[in-house]
Amino acid sequence: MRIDIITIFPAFFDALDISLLGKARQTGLIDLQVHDLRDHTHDRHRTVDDTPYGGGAGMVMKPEPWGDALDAVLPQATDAAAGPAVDGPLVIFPSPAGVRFDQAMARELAAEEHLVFGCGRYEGIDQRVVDHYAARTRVRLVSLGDYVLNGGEVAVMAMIEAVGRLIPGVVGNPESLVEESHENGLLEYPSYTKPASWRDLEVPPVLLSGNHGAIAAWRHDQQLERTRRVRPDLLPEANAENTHSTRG
Ligand SMILES: NC(=O)c1ccno1
Repeated sequence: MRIDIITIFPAFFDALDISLLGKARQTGLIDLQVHDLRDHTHDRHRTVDDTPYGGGAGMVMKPEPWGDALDAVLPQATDAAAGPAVDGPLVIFPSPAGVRFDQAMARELAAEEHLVFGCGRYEGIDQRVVDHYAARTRVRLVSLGDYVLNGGEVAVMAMIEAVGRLIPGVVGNPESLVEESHENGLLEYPSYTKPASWRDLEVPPVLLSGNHGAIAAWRHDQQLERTRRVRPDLLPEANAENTHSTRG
């Protein structure tokens, strides 16, 4: 997979040189490039923002640097009349106004060949950038959750971590990806390791029993209990009820 990140804070992504993602970059599993938006400015101050039309607080990111930066990482525009390329790169702009990122989207993105992440700052990027590229390739605004960050960089780090670990070969043991929270729609069960007793707290005896059937059943029960307690909205019956209510 190829990943391009456009940002005014390239150093933010130095952490992608370490751990599993760093190894995936070294082995060529992931070709990840970070681009400084200011390299696509042409004035002495390397200006990337200006005051908003219509007034209001804050600054808006100018379209010209974004146009130059995105043109540099996207395939040359084909016939505009043909509409957005369905097999081209997917351009993602993190935004609180975007669709919610979740494990299903992480799996979807892990199947892409080329992702381009545009990190907005200030009050955001001039809307014409989104509109222009949506006519040329697939563009998606994606939100980590219902809160506001100072920019897209933290959201991109989280998405790249969630997506990168699903790419075959990145995580040593693919089995470890199976019984995780949200993989089967439930939260994961609690985990324990040696010692069997720690500060008068014991490992659940079933886990020491060697009875694999009983262990599997206990773990599933734990998933259900934890999901009911922490995230009842994830339970199938909650979704079935919602489906019914949305039909009116
Ligand atoms: N909630 C978000 O994903 C976000 C991205 C940028 N600011 O907030």
